[in-house]
Amino acid sequence: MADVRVKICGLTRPGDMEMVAGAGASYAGLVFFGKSPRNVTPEVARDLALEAPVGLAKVGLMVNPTDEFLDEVMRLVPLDMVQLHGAETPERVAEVRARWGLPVMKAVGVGAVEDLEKLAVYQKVADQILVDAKPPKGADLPGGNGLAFDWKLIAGRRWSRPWMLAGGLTPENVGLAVAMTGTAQVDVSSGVESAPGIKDAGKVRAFVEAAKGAEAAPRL
Ligand SMILES: O=C(O)c1ccccc1NCC(=O)[C@H](O)[C@H](O)COP(=O)(O)O
Repeated sequence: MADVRVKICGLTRPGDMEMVAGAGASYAGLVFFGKSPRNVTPEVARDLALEAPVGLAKVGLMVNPTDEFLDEVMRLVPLDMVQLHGAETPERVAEVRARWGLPVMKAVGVGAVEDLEKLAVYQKVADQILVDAKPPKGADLPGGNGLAFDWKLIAGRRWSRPWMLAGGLTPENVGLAVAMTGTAQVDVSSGVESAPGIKDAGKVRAFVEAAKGAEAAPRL
């Protein structure tokens, strides 16, 4: 069995932190993006973060954040990691790491083999890489769209930094995703919701169980 670590992204409600930790998740994501159904204000995020049990890493997801917004979030919310999910350059990733002193996970959208070059660049500056599906053209959200990419594109590939697989994962397909890609970490949002922004405890439990129970494929 693969000892896969799970991130549940987009928590919005009191009790969500306890719920995902109880299910066995390692990371909980808080989304700071106005157009998202999972958006939380820094004040709400603070209340949620303060409920997190020890051992659950709180990840603050931002999209092209300004320095002022980062200052505000960092002042109010006790985060363990920043996730940058916009068009941040490698230089900006390095700057955020250095200036705010938290590990940074950079999301990279994958839709075709050319996109893999970006992973090689960002792995030099980020602490972790989120290998996510590329959003459809014109989408409102740069992530959290419930769409998968072709996992064959990354089967057998390895990077020098820890990385996480995301995009369209569900309790039903996460086992196959782990087996095909050999990933040690997975991230999910839409696939464990009963409605946009509302995490479903049964789906979260089923997802973590399926991820941790997956058979890792032999390294290709
Ligand atoms: O989830 C959002 O609403 C969101 C908004 C803006 C940028 C990124 C967003 N989510 C990123 C995540 O970390 C998701 O977990 C990841 O993209 C996978 O999402 P899903 O395909 O819905 O499982």
